[in-house]
This record gives sequence, structure tokens and C-alpha cells, in this order.
Amino acid sequence: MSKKPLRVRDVALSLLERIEREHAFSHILLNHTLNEKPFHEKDKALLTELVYGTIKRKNTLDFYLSPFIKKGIHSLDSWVRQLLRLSVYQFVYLDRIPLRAVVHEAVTIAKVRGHVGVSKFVNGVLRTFLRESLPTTEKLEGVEKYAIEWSHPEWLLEEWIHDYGFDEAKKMAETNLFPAPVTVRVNQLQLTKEEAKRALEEEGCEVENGHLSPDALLIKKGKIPQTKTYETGAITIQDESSMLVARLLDPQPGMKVVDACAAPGGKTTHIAERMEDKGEIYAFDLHQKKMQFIEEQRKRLHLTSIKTKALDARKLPDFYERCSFDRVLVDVPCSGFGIIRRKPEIKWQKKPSDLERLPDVQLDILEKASELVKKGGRLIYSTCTVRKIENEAVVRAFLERNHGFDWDEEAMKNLPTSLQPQVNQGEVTILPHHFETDGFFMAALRRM
Ligand SMILES: C[S@@+](CC[C@H](N)C(=O)[O-])C[C@H]1O[C@@H](n2cnc3c(N)ncnc32)[C@H](O)[C@@H]1O
Repeated sequence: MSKKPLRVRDVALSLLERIEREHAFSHILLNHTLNEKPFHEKDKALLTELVYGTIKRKNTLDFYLSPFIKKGIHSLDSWVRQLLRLSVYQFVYLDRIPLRAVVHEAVTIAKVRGHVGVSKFVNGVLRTFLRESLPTTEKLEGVEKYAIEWSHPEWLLEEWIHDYGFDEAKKMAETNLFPAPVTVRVNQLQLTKEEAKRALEEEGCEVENGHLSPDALLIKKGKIPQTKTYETGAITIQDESSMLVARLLDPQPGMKVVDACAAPGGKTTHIAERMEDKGEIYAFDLHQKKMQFIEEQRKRLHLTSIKTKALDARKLPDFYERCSFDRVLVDVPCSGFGIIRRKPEIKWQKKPSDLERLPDVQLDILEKASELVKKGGRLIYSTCTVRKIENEAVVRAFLERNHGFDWDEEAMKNLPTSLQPQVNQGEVTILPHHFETDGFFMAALRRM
């Protein structure tokens, strides 16, 4: 038995444990580990698959394991629980790893981490699992059954089925079980899309045009942050749906623009690119420590029109003159359920009670930031969630309370033709399966 694959599984297990116990973000831990440890490319891919796959399929894996653990999976120590999930994930979803090798490695890990008793238990559970047929959900009904088959919490599926109907909820949940694509936005101040594509191909990447945004390239193969094209500021890694926000805002060179919740600066820098870096862009974020992320991107892209400041967006009217900005973007903090493919743990970690206050906070930020919009100016509200209560409901509440604003239907014409059938007055929702992007919501309003 080679040592390498054993190490990958051991590292995967440690990451899974930290994600569950400390509520750490999978993508941050994983990136950190991949950059720090000298893994071969093949092992990096396996580690990523094991961590994301085990988190994404948690409900299904627990269901498969349940007949074999008398006292229930939650009676086990956290690392044993994760080890069993990790092993069953490999049995069921990966076909290139021999089943016996999976058992052997799990048992060896159990011996090292625990004691002989635990390794015997792990061995027993996994061998019995392999002898029996896979448990089925036949006897289950309704959302209880879907929560296991599509591996999402029941409450979230109930909400999606209520908001979007059964078919859309099913497609969304099933899409969330697979990896998200990597896309980049071309900085057209430096290169055309064709030029950027050629430059990336010359650096060994496989590249196609994006599915939705005119600014997007889809990366099929290649390590983007390691390319010269990235380093010199010709591209930015960004999801395609997020790339539409700057188009919707449609800022012109010379304008005064506020980005009220700006870090890490993906949309701020896009706004500057679209303004040919001419004008004034004020980028705010609540957290001082996040300002460095905007600054890093600003510098990498050689942009000079962006000014950054740590500030609670709800205090904007205390510091800036009312009705003095041409464009205001309010890309609020949200539940993030449009990006479950990139951060799968959030579907398990975030509970309805954690999210209760969000719509009030979002409305508050939107109202305070809106005070800065000048007459005839544009206000964009956006989120990377698919929860209507954080999207349509917030915008409606805003319009009910702020009669000086109305839908900006003209702005919606800046969105791609393929998205037009989904546009409703001044707002649009994109679900992950529509165009293979993150789930996203945007609304365009104007001060009359
Ligand atoms: C969805 S993220 C913004 C993403 C960013 N627009 C981009 O495209 O890169 C929301 C941001 O709002 C910030 N935030 C949360 N509460 C805030 C507040 N009261 N005022 C300003 N920013 C806030 C968070 O720190 C977070 O960085």
C-alpha cells in the first residue's frame, strides 16, 4: 500500500473535522492546505474531491450508514463519523479507487488516531456496508426523502419548493452536488476577450467563452492565479452572474459611484474597468481587515479611480452628501445560498434562526445607501442568494417605504439577451442550473 493516498485521506479527514467543528470555510482551508503541502497534482484533485464531495453528500452518506450504526451516526466521535462518511463517499461516488484499499486506509487511520477497538468498529461497519445492498429511500416521502436524495436540509428544500416549485428546487439542489465552473472576467482596458483567450492558451490553459456574461471566459483546465495573464491584471477570477452587476449599473467614465459593501472588490474593480478608470469610485466595507483585499485587486489591475474606506454602509449619509452620486451599488451581506457549490458547508451550518435578522439588515443598508443616489441616478441591489425573503421581499419593502424610487427597467436592457426572458420589471433571479453560474439576484432602481 503506497503512503501517498493514505496521507491525502488523512488530511481530508482533518479538514472535514475542522469544517464541521469550527465552522471553518472549506474553500479557505482547502486552498491553504493545497498551497502549503507538497501534494502532486493528482493528489490535490483527490483531496478537493474528497472534501467537497463528503460535505455535499453528507445527508445521503449518513442515510447510507444509518443501518450499520446501532446508536446512530451522531453517537460517534466526530472524527470517526467523518472517516465513515469519507469512506462511503469513495465507495459510492468514486469508481477509480479499489474498495478494499478504501477499507484498509480507513482502518489504518483509525488505528493511528484511536485505538484497536475503534479500528475494529470502522472495519466492521465498512465491511458490512460492502456486503449489503445500498439502503433505498423507497419508504420515505416528501421533503424527508428529497433531503436525503438531494442532500440538503429539509427546511431549505421546503423554502425552495415554496418559492420556485418542485422542478426548479430539484434542479437547483442537484446542481449544487457538482463542482462549480471556474470563470474569469477579461479586463478590457488591457486585452480583448480574444487576446486574453489566446494569452491563456499560450500559458497552457484550456479556455472557452462563458455561458452568460459577455466579459467571461470559462477555464476548463489551468491554474489561473499562477499565470502571467492573471498576475499582470488582464483577468480577474469571478463568477459569471457577478459579472453582470457592473453592466447593470452601467457607470460611465467620469461618474461618481459608491460601492457600499465592496470587499473583496470583485465588482468594484469591474466598475472601474467599465469606467475606463476615469471618475471616482468609493468602495466601502464594514470590516477594516477586508480593505486590503480590495487594495490588492486594485493594484494588480492597475486601477487608480478607486478609493477605499472601512465604513458601515448604514452610516454613509453621516459622511457623504445626500443625492450626490450617479450610481450606487448595494451588494449586501446575505445567506449565500446561491454559492452552495463553492461553499457546501453553509447549507448545513446556517440555520433559519441565524438568518432571521438578515432582511432587516439588508433593507437598512439599502435605505441608507440609497440616500446618496442623485436625481435620475441608479441604485443596484444584489445578493448571491436565492432566498426571496432576502431578494424580492427586501426590494419591495424598500419601494413601499421610499416613494422617490422606482424600477429602472431601462437598466435591465444592459443584461444579456439570453437572460431577458427571466427579467421581471427591474429585477432578475438566476438559479445555478440556468446558465451554470452561481445563484444570484439583481434589482435596478432609479431615483425619480
Ligand atoms: C456579498 S459581499 C460583497 C462582495 C463584493 N461586492 C464583491 O463583489 O467582491 C458583502 C460584503 O458586505 C460587507 N458588509 C457587511 N455588513 C456591512 C455593512 N453594514 N456595511 C458595509 N459593508 C458590510 C461584508 O464584510 C462583505 O464583504
